[in-house]
Amino acid sequence: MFLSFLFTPWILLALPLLYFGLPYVRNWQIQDVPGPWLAKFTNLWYLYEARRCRRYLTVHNLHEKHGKLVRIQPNQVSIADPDAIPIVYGHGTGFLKSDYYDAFVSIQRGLFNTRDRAEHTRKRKTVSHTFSAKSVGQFEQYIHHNLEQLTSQWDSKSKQAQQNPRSGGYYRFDALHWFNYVAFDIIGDLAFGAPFGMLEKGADVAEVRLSPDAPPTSAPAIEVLNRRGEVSNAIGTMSWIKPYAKYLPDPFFYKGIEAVKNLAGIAIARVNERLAAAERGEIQRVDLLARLMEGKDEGGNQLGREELTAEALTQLIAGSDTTSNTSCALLYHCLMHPEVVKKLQAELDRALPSSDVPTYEQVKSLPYLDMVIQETLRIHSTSSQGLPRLVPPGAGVDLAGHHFPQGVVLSVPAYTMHHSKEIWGSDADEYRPERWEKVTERQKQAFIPFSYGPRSCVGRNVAEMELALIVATVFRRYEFELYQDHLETREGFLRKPLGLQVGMRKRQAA
Ligand code: HEM
Repeated sequence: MFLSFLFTPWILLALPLLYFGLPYVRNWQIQDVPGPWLAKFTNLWYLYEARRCRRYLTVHNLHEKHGKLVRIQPNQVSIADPDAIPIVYGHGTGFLKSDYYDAFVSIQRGLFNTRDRAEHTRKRKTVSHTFSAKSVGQFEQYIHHNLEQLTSQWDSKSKQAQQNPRSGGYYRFDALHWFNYVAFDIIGDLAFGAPFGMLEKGADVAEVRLSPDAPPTSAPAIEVLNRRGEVSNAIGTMSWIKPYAKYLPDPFFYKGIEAVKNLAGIAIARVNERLAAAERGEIQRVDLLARLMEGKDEGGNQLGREELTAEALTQLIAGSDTTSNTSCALLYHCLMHPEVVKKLQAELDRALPSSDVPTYEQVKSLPYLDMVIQETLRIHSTSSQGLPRLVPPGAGVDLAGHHFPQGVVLSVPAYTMHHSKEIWGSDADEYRPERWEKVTERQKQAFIPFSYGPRSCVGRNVAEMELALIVATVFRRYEFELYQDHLETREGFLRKPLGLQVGMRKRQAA
């Protein structure tokens, strides 16, 4: 009977009904949560939004329309409420990362994409002391060295422009490229033992090996990372499609999958070189890779080669364009507000006797510099989307006046938290570093640029040091003209600026 049904035309009607109906019925306890009609039945709506690379904005607009709760997948609800943050992301609440993160696995699971609690605790213990405020001081020398390389390049470009009567004294360029070069070279230096050489070449290029013994080729690392972030972010909405995504007739997918391979190849090439040099006894560095190589879990076990490569790759991915995108957005917002640049430069001129790359000690407690960075992290929100977490087995959870049973995925959208007028006031969409002179408890609670709890950014201390040093160096030594009045962005896992056309010259005072 059943078999004969399978071979009738009715099956054509029954299959879509089952495919779209089952997720709806299975998640009946959230069917009253408002949201796009399609999102109740299928992940295809969310996949489409991720493919358009502006999902955070769609979700933000939906919150403006519907309020705190929006259903964005048959089993996922976005909650725009700061009270949900400690529950969804906090210690001891039992929420784990959802299957969205399976799309980001390459080589093997790393600190960022492992979903198992015990596995995460083991990995995090191995690296967390390396990132403590005390230990990251050891990394400053590598940041410093790369910033010196940046200033040497910018000085010579500024000189060229001054000798060219048609340039108006400013060197015209896309500042995003250079923020990318500096951030990649710094993380290359920290995570793999040597910079990629992008600052030196003024170009996006890195060595790739698809396996430890394969011949070396080269690839544009920044472009590869961007593609990889976008494709993984899209596949994460329906992670079961991962093995088939390369067959989809959209270059976004097959080029993205190629990028995932190339990115892993960059890590393989660099870790390879470093291990070989270590075997020859040539390494005397105190960088992240050295710390990863020494790191031991509770059982005293060190990371094997493959896990070491996966963790170095994790650091490269997590610690490169996060910083460069934020630096680029910071330059844009400051240049849109000349009064901010004036105040920042006055503070830097008072604190720094010369325009050489400063030490972290000299800049880490400058109040206005800090406010400018905080305000950029808020307004730009490089991690803009809600990071998805699973309601743990048990009785479920009550949030924002609704009950959510086990197995439902919840996320708190960072961009929406950072732009809420209810929390930040009517000027929430304006760039105003002075708001950080006095922040309320609710604002502090809603500010989550590095996320919150056990899965929050392990590299936050490195990021804060890097940002302070980059911003202090750039504004103390150079002045800029802005040639655009809007910062276009595109979202992969991160919200990335697409370019920043500026004119740059060395300051007279420098
Ligand atoms: C402005 C710079 C940065 C921002 C805004 C940022 C933001 C974040 C956020 C929001 C997460 C949570 C991701 C999730 O749960 O899906 C995260 C995790 C992480 N970040 Fe950062 N990050 C920055 C810089 C860095 C740097 C410089 C490093 C390393 C050198 C780093 C390493 C990591 C790692 C390894 C994780 C995964 C941690 C875990 O799951 O235990 N990040 N970061």
